[in-house]
Amino acid sequence: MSIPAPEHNPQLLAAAIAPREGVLKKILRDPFGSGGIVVIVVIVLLSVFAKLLAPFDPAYVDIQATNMPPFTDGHPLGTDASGRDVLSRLLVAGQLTLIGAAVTVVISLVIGVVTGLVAGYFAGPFDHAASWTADMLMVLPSKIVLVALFAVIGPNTVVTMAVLGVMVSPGIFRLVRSLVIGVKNELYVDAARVAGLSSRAIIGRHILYTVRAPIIIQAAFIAGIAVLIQAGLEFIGLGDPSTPTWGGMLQEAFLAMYKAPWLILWPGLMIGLFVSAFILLGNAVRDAMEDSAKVKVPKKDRLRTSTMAVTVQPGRRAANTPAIASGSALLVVDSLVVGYPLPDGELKRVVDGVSLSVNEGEVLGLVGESGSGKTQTAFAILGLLPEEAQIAGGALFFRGEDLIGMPEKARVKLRGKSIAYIPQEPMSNLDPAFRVGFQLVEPMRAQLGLSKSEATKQALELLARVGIPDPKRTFDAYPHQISGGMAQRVLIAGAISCNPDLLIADEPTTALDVTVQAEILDILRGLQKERNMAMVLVTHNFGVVADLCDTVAVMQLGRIVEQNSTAALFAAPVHPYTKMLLDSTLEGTPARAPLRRAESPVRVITTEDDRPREEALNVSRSV
Ligand SMILES: Nc1ncnc2c1ncn2[C@@H]1O[C@H](COP(=O)(O)OP(=O)(O)OP(=O)(O)O)[C@@H](O)[C@H]1O
Repeated sequence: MSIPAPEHNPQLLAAAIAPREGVLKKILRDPFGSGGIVVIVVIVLLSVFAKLLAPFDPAYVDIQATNMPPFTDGHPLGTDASGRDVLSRLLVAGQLTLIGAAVTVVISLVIGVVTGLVAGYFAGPFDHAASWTADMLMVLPSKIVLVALFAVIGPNTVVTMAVLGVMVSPGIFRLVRSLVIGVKNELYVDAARVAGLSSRAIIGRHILYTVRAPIIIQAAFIAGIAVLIQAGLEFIGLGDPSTPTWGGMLQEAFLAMYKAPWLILWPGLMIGLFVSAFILLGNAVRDAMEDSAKVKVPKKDRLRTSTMAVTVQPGRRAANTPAIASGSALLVVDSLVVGYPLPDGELKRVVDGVSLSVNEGEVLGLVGESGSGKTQTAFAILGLLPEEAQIAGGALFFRGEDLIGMPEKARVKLRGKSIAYIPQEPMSNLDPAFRVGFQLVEPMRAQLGLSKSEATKQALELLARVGIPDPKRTFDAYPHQISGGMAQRVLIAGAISCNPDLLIADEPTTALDVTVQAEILDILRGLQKERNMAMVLVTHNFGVVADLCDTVAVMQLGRIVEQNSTAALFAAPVHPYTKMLLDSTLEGTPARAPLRRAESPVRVITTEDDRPREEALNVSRSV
């Protein structure tokens, strides 16, 4: 492998080595972030100094003064059913909650991060064993395990929360493992290897640094969840009765709800505030880190960076983003399993352990014969699987965010805006009851908040961009009044209308005749380059792959049997199934029009970036 030294550019260099300061500043500037920090700091200080601040002994019982309302007889928050001071108990209860949350976070991070880094980086038997153990832990219902634990060890909050840490560590393990798989083949990691750094140093410096942001965010969420679970256990009577706890106070307040309803307010407020503060802080940290991860490169330099010479090694991802600006992959599919339940209760696995990653601006071809699971993989990424389908294993991450665990609302937003889709059957994807224009304008108004006239203007421009000769006429037409080729152009215009980062095109030319196919592929190629969009192109046509894709994954019976850069796969296919598919493509059908056109000397290699693709074309012709 050779990694040519990039030309020195003072501005790029400055951007790359600029100190990554300002994350804390950004968090503090975000009202939710600063609010979250203030709430957490105040609660921590109140809990740490609880003994000093508490106006009464929290255990002192005064049966003459039960269920007193706030501000009575020197009790700022009143007294409980045993006449104990509520404020004093509330302050002291915070200590155990903090300790419990800290234990859960530390244990889950230590286990999840260490195993995730090792499994993701080294793969092999450790990865198999760790993934299997994580799957086993994930299927255990954590709350039931904790209740059962109580029967064995009795009320011991620290041990209970440590066990919770073990139970949630598979979530961190999966996240870290997927992120590591996404970055471990980046060119800067290769460069570190070439420079002689040990694996430990590479993991500790390069990889951990890249994956730290999602880990910090996840830790904040785990702290919030730990507080909730601890309070829930205490509420059902599984807390330590010798110490005041927020969940225990909630339970006592619940029993006295009709006599002293205000008692519910205080522990409820503390739990709610603490959990919300962690979640808001987690979101603010994510926003701040995403922001600061973007290296600001002057516009005029962006073109130069993207055309920096990169030699693609067989088996490596053809990365066309510069190392200094790249982080983890845009899309990571990790050991995905999709199945359909059969009448005998078994699961028919139609996607069986698929792992992929797509970088920003990268085009991945997903190839395989009919029924191999390409569309099901694409649908799982899009969150469009039919109801009866089950995601039986694995994980999906888009920009480091867990797609499977994401609330449907967030998923829908993402799907409309950041991940777009072009389907196989253009006609059946346009509603016959509405004009084409309406179907383009409505999503743009909803997603981009444009006015009707602005959206109409943009829709007409997009129709022109996708090669529709009379955009106004098509805009006003009903779907039955346009051809299949036109309909596919309309769908492409719709898919790119919100400037997606990732476009999933599922056999976008299958339903079209050969001449239109070539034009549609030209449009897709042009748009991808213009916008530096990442693409997952589902196809069974290797000609299309050679023409458009940087990398290829070959699927057979729900599994990926071979994955490589396009150039390497065409030059030396390894798996017999890939060879068979390649042979049948080249023997069976005439080459597609762009391939034939590319044989003429008209096409000129303009950038280093085009090389792998051009090589692939040449190879495909020569095979
Ligand atoms: N709703 C469903 N219930 C049961 N099995 C299904 C369902 N939908 C798809 N499958 C099965 O999933 C498998 C994979 O289908 P998928 O559509 O992903 O294949 P594909 O590789 O995209 O093929 P094609 O190129 O024909 O679209 C097939 O065996 C199919 O029968």
